[in-house]
Amino acid sequence: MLPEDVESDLSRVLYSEAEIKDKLRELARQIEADYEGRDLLLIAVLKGAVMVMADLARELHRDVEIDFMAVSSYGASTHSSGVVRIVKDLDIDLAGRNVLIVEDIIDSGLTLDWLRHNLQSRNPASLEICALLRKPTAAKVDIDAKYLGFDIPNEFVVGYGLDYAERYRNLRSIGILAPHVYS
Ligand SMILES: O=P(O)(O)OC[C@H]1O[C@H](OP(=O)(O)OP(=O)(O)O)[C@H](O)[C@@H]1O
Ligand code: HPA
Ligand SMILES: [Mg+2]
Repeated sequence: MLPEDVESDLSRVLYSEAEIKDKLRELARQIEADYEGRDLLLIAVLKGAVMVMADLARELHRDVEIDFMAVSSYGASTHSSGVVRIVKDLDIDLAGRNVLIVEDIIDSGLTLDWLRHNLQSRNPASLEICALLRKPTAAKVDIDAKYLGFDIPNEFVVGYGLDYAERYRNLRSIGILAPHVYS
């Protein structure tokens, strides 16, 4: 159920709260199997990935460490500038660690392309990506995400952490933002 004051801002709902939860549970089972017997450090990119991080971490029936990094490339626009800026760096040293980047969306791929190179230079034992959403037809660079939730059409989506001008992040579902909101 969408809040009444948001309903007309979405042209359609793509994934409900229950569908998102089921998908994260499925990804968590794969991650548990792949990292059995190894330490695991989850790194989320603020702010969009907070919901995925909170829910995925709790779906994992094992001990993990978590850390956050804030990078920004979108601001109040619906298109990536490609310019990535570190707003907050990690607290934990990545050397020798099994690192899993947790992201909400791969759109152009520019954010994750930059992030993967940045984190790789800190010498982790392994580095993989988990992203809830991907827009295959929007890719400007190819991102190899080992754990992927849903492929979606090339439309601007909001909810479950994803914002437009900082709004809609707290929606429990994910929907396509109606063009009248931003045009
Ligand atoms: O694949 P890309 O085209 O680079 O887009 C994906 C990135 O854009 C969004 O972050 P944004 O920069 O809007 O910051 P936010 O997470 O604070 O909303 C999103 O959360 C991803 O991190
Ligand atoms: N919605 C919200 N934030 C985003 C998107 C999107 O479709 N793509 C990249 N950041
Ligand atoms: Mg954003």
